[in-house]
Amino acid sequence: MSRSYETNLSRALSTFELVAACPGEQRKILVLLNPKSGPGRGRETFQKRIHPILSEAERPYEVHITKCPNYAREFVRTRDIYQWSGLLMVGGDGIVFEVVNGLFQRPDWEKALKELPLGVIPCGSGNGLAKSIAYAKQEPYDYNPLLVSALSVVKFKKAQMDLVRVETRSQILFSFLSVGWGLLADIDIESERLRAIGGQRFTVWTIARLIGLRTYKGKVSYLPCDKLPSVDSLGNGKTYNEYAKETQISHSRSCGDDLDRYSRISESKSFHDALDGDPAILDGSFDSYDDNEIISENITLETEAERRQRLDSFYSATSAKSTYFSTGSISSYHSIEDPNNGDVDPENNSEVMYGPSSRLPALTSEVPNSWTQIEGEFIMVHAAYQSHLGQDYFFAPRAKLADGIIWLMIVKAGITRANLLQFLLGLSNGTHVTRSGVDMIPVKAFRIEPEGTNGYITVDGEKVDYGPLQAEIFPSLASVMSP
Ligand SMILES: Nc1ncnc2c1ncn2[C@@H]1O[C@H](COP(=O)(O)OP(=O)(O)OP(=O)(O)O)[C@@H](O)[C@H]1O
Repeated sequence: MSRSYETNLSRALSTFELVAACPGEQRKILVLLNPKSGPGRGRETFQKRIHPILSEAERPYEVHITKCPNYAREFVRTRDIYQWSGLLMVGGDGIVFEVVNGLFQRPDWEKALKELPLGVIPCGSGNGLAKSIAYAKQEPYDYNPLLVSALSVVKFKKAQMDLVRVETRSQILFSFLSVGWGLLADIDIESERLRAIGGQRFTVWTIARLIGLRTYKGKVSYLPCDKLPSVDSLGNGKTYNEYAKETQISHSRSCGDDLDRYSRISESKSFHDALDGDPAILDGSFDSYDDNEIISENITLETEAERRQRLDSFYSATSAKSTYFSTGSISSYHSIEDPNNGDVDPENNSEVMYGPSSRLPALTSEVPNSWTQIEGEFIMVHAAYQSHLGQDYFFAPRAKLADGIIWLMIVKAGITRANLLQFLLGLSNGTHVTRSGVDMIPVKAFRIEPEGTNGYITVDGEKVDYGPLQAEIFPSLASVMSP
């Protein structure tokens, strides 16, 4: 992590040469950009910092700006995604979560996950995945997160990543980062009101919650890992296919079977509302937005379908127009879905989740005897499968992208405030795991059963129903763009 910026830049430049010398993949990368991520500077950041790099490296892309929550999810669920070579999210972990779950709403989820690597340009307030990918590849992320992440897109190597299937009373979800109950989940959700201050919101709210500490009653059960791989071999997890063969994992279509015992999942209206909206918006104009000066200009250009010659300069700050025409191949912008483009099936049931079948008992049944059960009062229970839950949250120091392990952290009530403070301070460098009163257990699956109705449970930082939840890991199910 101590490599210099110069070294990094020279590597970046040699990467460009490498890519230019080996044209390889000609399909565009799909860029889904959330203009509301973090402090809301995603468009500007992409234009000024990422576009020049992709352009210089001759990586063609096509940008679609998300218009509302669930836009990205519906987009990947309904479009012919194989016209693109990969899915790049510009935003935080929330937009990645949408895309991952949108892919699992497709009957061809397995092909989609296999063929399309996921990438992320960190513009959110958390950015746990971007940091975890960089950490796994020993890239100096903290010095220049955007450059490191852009290099992953330029290099376009595929690294496998575990996913976790999460089941609540009303939903099936696929998670790439974490499940939380208690202190950290509370901080994640309650600090939303401070979104404008970016990543600092977590620090501010952590202090607030430490003062007003809460405890939660309930039961936590888990299936421990049989044996923990040695530190050296942790990165060499089995592929999903090997794992599936061994454990006879089958494809599942989840909706209407187990979940029908619970409430129905409501379809998001907002996406359809957007599509049904003002025709002026449908034709790609951004007039309804206050903050789209940067992109609107380029949409006009894109609809002209011009082809322009390669730019001579790396980046001309005075020419916002020219920066959007990349080398030889065109990079383009779209505000919303073009109804004539793609294979959207309006009859498709958006409530259906596909994916590998669960190997766990029903959420309403007892857990098997081989599981460990703990009943009592907790400060927090938090499961993570990536090293970082945010740029400054080195939560699971031994986690690898694809090791087939869920790291389950349990902090029971009774921990002293001094220890809890040390725990929270240690989150930034990973020393929190050594605190007394803190258990970090490698598991394959777990179940959380909270008592009462007040509290938050999060999956990848997103709030889900407060109630029983169980989760299991599927090794190497997805792939990410890596440097
Ligand atoms: N145009 C939009 N307007 C409002 N919300 C949006 C829009 N596009 C996407 N969203 C929602 O914004 C949420 C947060 O996005 P994202 O994760 O990109 O940023 P963040 O929350 O700041 O970062 P992090 O998740 O890392 O904390 C997503 O869950 C998504 O549903």
